[in-house]
Amino acid sequence: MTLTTESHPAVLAAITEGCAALGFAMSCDLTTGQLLRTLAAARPGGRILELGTGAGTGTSWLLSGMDAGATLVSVELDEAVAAVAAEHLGADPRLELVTGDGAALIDSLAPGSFDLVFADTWPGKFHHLDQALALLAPGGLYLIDDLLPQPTWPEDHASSVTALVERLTTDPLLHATYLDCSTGLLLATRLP
Ligand SMILES: C[S@@+](CC[C@H](N)C(=O)[O-])C[C@H]1O[C@@H](n2cnc3c(N)ncnc32)[C@H](O)[C@@H]1O
Repeated sequence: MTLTTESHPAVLAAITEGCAALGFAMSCDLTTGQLLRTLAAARPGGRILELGTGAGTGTSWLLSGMDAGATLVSVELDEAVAAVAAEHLGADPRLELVTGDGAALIDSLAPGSFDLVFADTWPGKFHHLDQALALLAPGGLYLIDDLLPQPTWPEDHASSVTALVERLTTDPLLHATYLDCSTGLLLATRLP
């Protein structure tokens, strides 16, 4: 299926150029981006958290789905890639970009205060998972990508991914669905 240019976030091409200039190849793909937009649009006035901004590709998809009352906090450790996101998205008043460790941000946030979390880095996936899940309000959504094997994975990473999927799909506080598409997605919702 082909998407028209107009259906992408307007700023995506510039962000993609910024990624190429930096050699940054960890941005989310088109399917995940579209899903992020859909999920954000399903939460009018929603409070959204992205763990791992990267250069802002996923952030731009989230913003393109959000209404005027929704807000997004996104955190990135690497200052160089964070600068690309800040350059292209930083003027959006709905967005708070944090440069720093996602684990510290998770620890600083109030439990139950987010309607959608896109966990796309180590904290919120492979550590600080319980703390990040506790940030979800009842009915809140938790999306993870990059669950399918990739050539860049460290040697022991596959077992960590298996444990993560097992943990999320057996949590009695969640309904979780593994989606065998894109880079391997898992979407969970926190039960009331
Ligand atoms: C998969 S990329 C994020 C891609 C982005 N969400 C997107 O959709 O385009 C993961 C990012 O997490 C960042 N990162 C690594 N460790 C981190 C940490 N402890 N806290 C915050 N960000 C971190 C990396 O620098 C990298 O940019």
